[in-house]
Amino acid sequence: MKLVIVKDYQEMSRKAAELLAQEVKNNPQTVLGLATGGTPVGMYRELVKLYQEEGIDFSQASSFNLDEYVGLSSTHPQSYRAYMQENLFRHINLPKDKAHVPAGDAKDLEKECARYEEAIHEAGGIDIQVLGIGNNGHIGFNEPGSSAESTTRVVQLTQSTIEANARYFASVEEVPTQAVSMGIKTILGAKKIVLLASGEAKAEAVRLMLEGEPTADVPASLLQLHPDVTVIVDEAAASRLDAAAAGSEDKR
Ligand SMILES: O=P(O)(O)OC[C@H]1O[C@](O)(CO)[C@@H](O)[C@@H]1O
Repeated sequence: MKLVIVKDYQEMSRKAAELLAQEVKNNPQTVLGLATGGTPVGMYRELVKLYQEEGIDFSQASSFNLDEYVGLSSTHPQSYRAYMQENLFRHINLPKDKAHVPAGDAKDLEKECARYEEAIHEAGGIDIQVLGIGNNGHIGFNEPGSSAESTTRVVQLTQSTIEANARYFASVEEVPTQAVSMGIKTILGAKKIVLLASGEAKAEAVRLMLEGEPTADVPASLLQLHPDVTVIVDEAAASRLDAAAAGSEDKR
């Protein structure tokens, strides 16, 4: 995995946006894999800036989001569809029908999961997948214990994830307890992966991801099985890494 340690959140966001923009410039039909949560908000802000200032053209691109809460409609303000609309989609010229987010309010969720996998396949697979990381090492909503063979499915959120995400809701009781999430196998199927982490709270998960054995107990560590992963972390998130002592960028 390629590790890039940057100073702070701002630099992480800019670097990640530049990577995505470059990908779209190189291949206008890029299939983007997108993530939500607090971490990529700055990256989307920078990407919108690049779109406005440099005219990055998304008109032939498409996107697939990692996950969506079960039970929230696309118009619910805390749905990941609404998040994407607010932070990215409404600002750029990505065609609406090519911006995919799983439907967490589908009547038949199993069918929705199969449809979503099929849609990724039909698009030719994901070219570049953006990921955040949970404090417990989750990626997407693949909580500890998720199999390396898992595909898009309904997952149960752990109490720690529910509590971590309660900051976006009026109360912890309002946080959905389930989500539709791409699986580990779906994520590892992307041609390239970029994982972002910022802040001291992520330092232990980042350490286990990069320096621990690959194990389903820390889903992000399974990214070690992928040939093209770039991890962009700020100094606080890198603070528990052996590599951080060396102080810069390294390849492992
Ligand atoms: O970026 P945040 O808000 O710390 O969240 C980290 C991870 O948690 C999730 O938001 C899900 O709980 C993921 O989408 C994200 O990768």
